[in-house]
Amino acid sequence: MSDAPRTSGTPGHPLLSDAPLVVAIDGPSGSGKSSTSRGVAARLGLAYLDTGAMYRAVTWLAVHEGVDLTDTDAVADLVARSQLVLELDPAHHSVTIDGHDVTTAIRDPDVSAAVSAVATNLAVRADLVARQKQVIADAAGGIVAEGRDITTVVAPEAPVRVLLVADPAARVARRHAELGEHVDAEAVHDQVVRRDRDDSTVAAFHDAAPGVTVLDSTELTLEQVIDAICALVPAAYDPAVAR
Ligand SMILES: Nc1ncnc2c1ncn2[C@@H]1O[C@H](COP(=O)(O)OP(=O)(O)O)[C@@H](O)[C@H]1O
Ligand SMILES: Nc1ccn([C@H]2C[C@H](O)[C@@H](COP(=O)(O)OP(=O)(O)O)O2)c(=O)n1
Repeated sequence: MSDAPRTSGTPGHPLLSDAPLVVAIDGPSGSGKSSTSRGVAARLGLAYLDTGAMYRAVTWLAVHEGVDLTDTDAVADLVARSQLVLELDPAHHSVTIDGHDVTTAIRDPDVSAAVSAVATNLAVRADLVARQKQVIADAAGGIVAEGRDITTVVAPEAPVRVLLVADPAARVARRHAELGEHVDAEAVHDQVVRRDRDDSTVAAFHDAAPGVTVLDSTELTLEQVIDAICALVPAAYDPAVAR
């Protein structure tokens, strides 16, 4: 299917798309997906979907409920029954699961250490991918969605698809600066390098699929990365014109 935006139907503006803009961003840990996606969404007036936060929230729930993460059926059952609510405003992002506000708790090191065990559960992935597709379909004003399989599985027809990469050393250094220098270097390495290795067994986020733009953020500031992604938005979607 064509990557081109639909440009048929806006009355009085025949060259403008009548479909909401979807920006899909994938990449390894620490490449800057979350900060960049929030920045792009804020600048373009779009909603923001952090799919990693969904995998983290269901992991938090499984740990909270004492479910054995290696029991794939039990974890998938728990996830299927869970009520997951994400606030999609890039300036006020929050995550609630079964009534628990887990916005902060899902960033805890124990969740980061455990999340790959849940994210590699194929039944959990099918469940969360379906929910993510629904969120994107419901985003009437457009959305930026980020994760590991957005450009390939969740929103392969998005008009803007980016694989954000950065050198492993830069990604580990960024994560270390974010977590604090008191955090053990080995723990940071585990959160970035080991987790990427485990995650890449179920999602292809190291190589760009055809039509996906690779953007290397190693030598770029956050603002420069946001500028580069906004520059990829087809003119038919230019929010300054289309809204
Ligand atoms: N282009 C950049 N240059 C320097 N630091 C960055 C850049 N992009 C993001 N960061 C920082 O790196 C850390 C990881 O970014 P984050 O957006 O959480 O990455 P990801 O979602 O890919 O894991 C954060 O502290 C963020 O502020
Ligand atoms: N679409 C996605 C998003 C995240 N995941 C997995 C991979 C990660 O280990 C966890 C958490 O993702 P998150 O984007 O929060 O990870 P970072 O800490 O930002 O690197 O979820 C996934 O498998 N598919």
